[in-house]
Amino acid sequence: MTLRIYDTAARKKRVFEPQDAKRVTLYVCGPTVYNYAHIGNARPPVVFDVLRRVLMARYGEDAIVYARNITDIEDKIIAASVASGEPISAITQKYAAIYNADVEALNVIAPTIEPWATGHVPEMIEIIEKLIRKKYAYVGDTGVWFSVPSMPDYGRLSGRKPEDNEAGARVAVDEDKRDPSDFALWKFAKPGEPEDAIWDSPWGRGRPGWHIECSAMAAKHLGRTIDIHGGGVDLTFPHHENEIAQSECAHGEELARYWMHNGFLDMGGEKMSKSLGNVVTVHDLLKAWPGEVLRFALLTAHYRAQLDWTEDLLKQAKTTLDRIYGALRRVWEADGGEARDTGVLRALEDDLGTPDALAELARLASEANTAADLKDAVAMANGRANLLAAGKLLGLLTKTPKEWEQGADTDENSRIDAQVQARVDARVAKDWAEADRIRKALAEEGVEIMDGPAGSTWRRI
Ligand SMILES: Nc1ncnc2c1ncn2[C@@H]1O[C@H](COP(=O)(O)OP(=O)(O)OP(=O)(O)O)[C@@H](O)[C@H]1O
Ligand SMILES: [Zn+2]
Repeated sequence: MTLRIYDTAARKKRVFEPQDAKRVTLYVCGPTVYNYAHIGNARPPVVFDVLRRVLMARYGEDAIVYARNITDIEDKIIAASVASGEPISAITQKYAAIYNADVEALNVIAPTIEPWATGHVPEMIEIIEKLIRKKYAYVGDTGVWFSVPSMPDYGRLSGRKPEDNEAGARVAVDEDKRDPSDFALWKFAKPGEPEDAIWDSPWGRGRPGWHIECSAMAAKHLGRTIDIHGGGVDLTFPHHENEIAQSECAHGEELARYWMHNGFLDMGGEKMSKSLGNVVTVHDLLKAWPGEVLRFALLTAHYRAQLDWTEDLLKQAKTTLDRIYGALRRVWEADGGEARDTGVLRALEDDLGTPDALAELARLASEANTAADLKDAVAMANGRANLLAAGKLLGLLTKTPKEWEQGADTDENSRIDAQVQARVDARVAKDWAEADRIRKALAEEGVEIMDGPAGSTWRRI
């Protein structure tokens, strides 16, 4: 099977061919770290984690070099530091750690490289110098600007006109620009700005613009031309368009061979976003739901489609995962099976078709259940292997069925195990009243006993 992905730049699905099958490079724009991430912000790391897993399956785990940056200098971070009186690094370290813990709870594998913008200011200055030298950029009164009219094919990724840049929220509208569509590469420090937001440069003290951060980090860690560049669809314009302008005008080489963008996660009919205030943080969701349920819910829609975030979506994701883990429990002891080529990889290789892949996963669970009903040892072992292989590709089924159903092993669990055994003993002794009493007592504390051919077990509900 070939891997086909929808390339935003080509506006169609293309067969994916890396430059070098031994070193496949992927860059995804990471978070601006100044507060808790909402579940919409978690969609890119989860979607591109699935892509990474598919690439790992094709090219080998060590062949994938995945960079996801941390934007730790930006106007919003400075504003947060001024408002709270905390140093910038205290804010960024705190929220980067929370972000990484949040996405790890969603079974996202840590990126190979996590560059922080503030660690790459010399590289940014170098690119800006090159752009000035080649006359793609100029020094103004408030900063250094990229001259958009100097690049004839500006806008080819998004198909948007340079004039649209004027409305870009992240683009300052300043008097000293030669053209309204020009964007900032370097911003001179203004009086009163915190010292930890200021760097020296050949043009004056200040800080880099947001777009140049990614151009510098991608080139330094992955090379001038990367295989796949990804991010949320709102980054297509102006962020990615501006990354292309900076990198390609400076280097004279194509920045990325494939561009992938995830659609929005909506809540209440609108894009979940901090500015609208319709957000629910990953941090809060994790207090109520296992991370795997959040991940499953995120993958129910195709990554390019919009996804409505509702309580119902979460409940359905939980129920489906319970059923799949239940099937896995029934075949768990039958190890040594062989995974066959299921439809999961095939669905994912068609532009990350996660809805079809999840449907196939549910089908594999039914198959495992049938094998368990028939007590067919070989089919049970293969059923287990198929479920685990599919789970690995999707980043699901990372717990043992026991961990999923009972939680971490505690004294509490040993007490429940003992109660379940006492009920088994009561039933053997035909003491139905006692057996029933134990079942009801456990049910009252949210524990359901499950009787099966292999004996009795339990789960928290
Ligand atoms: N509702 C959403 N659905 C999907 N992706 C989103 C959503 N909101 C933000 N993103 C993505 O999250 C990533 C992190 O972006 P960033 O930290 O800059 O947040 P943001 O865009 O400022 O969020 P907000 O729009 O809430 O202010 C980006 O790739 C962005 O495209
Ligand atoms: Zn970026």
